[in-house]
Amino acid sequence: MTIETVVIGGRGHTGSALLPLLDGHPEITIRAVASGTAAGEPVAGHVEAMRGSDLVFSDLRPDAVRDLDARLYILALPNGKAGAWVEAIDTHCPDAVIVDLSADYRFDDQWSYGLPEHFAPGLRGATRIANPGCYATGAQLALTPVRERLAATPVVFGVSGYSGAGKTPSRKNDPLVLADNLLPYALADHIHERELSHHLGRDARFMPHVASFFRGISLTVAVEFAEPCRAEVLHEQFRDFYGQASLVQVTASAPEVAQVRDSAAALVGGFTVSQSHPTRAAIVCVLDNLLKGAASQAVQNINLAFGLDELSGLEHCMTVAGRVNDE
Ligand SMILES: NC(=O)C1=CN([C@@H]2O[C@H](COP(=O)(O)OP(=O)(O)OC[C@H]3O[C@@H](n4cnc5c(N)ncnc54)[C@H](OP(=O)(O)O)[C@@H]3O)[C@@H](O)[C@H]2O)C=CC1
Ligand SMILES: CC(=O)N[C@@H](CCC(=O)OP(=O)(O)O)C(=O)O
Repeated sequence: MTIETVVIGGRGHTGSALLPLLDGHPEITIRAVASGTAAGEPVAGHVEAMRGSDLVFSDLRPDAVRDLDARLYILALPNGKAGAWVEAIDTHCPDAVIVDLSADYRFDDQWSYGLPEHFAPGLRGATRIANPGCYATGAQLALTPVRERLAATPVVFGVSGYSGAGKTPSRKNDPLVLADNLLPYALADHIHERELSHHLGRDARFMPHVASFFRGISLTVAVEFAEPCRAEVLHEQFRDFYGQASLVQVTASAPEVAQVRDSAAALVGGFTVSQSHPTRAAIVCVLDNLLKGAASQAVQNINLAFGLDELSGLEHCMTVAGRVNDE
């Protein structure tokens, strides 16, 4: 099986993380990579991990899909830009698979939501896949196993590396602004708060921040249970929940974002229960926003959509640094 693939928005941070994964995937052939501003330039000149590739960025418009004869389109465009491509693909090559990395279709029930650890059945054979947001991925990994026991709205405190803000210059990805600093932003009603609540199936609060490191996300989740709990019980419950999930590792100690840099795996752990209020607990999740939060999760979803082993093409980036002490 050769999956002829087109990447739209390949010059961006997520596109740049995705291209080497696709290039190394045993079943995928990259047919074209679209970039408006870098058209005509070699991909290898923008993506270090693609050195040796003879791919050149193309200036593609949506109606180009008529002649591309691709089986897979991956959209890595800013929010609000996927529609024209989806419309063209629906019209000219409706059988092709679309994986959209943006938020545009995450609330569309006609699309499969691409969090494989929770929604794999709907992803097998899917042709329209909405890849989750990076924060929303980690928050759901930390909350879904306990959502039935929550007695109050959970609160998620997140910190992202500045690659999360994309390449378009802003205060959120300006190293000078971020030096020795931490930027709180969108502390209510962030789209990931809505996405998390929608797919968790209950209300949740989310407060993002961006920091001066490039990649990675650390989430600390505060939960209130109906009944008192113990850290060891939580650990065991999460270990059982993710027992078959190769890319979600459960740790007793609090995982650290540096452990998952450049990894397709997420870590969930640090289960902490208040001594004075044993119905209160904290859970930590860390992941690489460009991999488990975007590109490698897209590859998991592509594998499921095409009936391949979910980890195909990801074997080389599944490890995490340091001890994962999962007794
Ligand atoms: N960064 C992250 O950690 C994550 C991002 N996402 C989502 O993935 C998508 C891509 O994010 P990211 O890679 O960070 O973004 P970047 O800003 O790094 O890249 C965006 C890409 O889209 C193209 N682009 C920019 N503006 C336009 C426009 N007006 N019309 C068409 N194309 C445009 C650019 O192409 P050109 O080369 O022509 O300039 C660029 O290649 C976004 O929807 C984002 O929300 C999802 C999960 C994690
Ligand atoms: C630091 C930073 O700006 N992060 C981005 C997360 C980007 C992302 O996950 O993409 P979606 O917008 O497609 O969900 C944000 O908060 O919007």
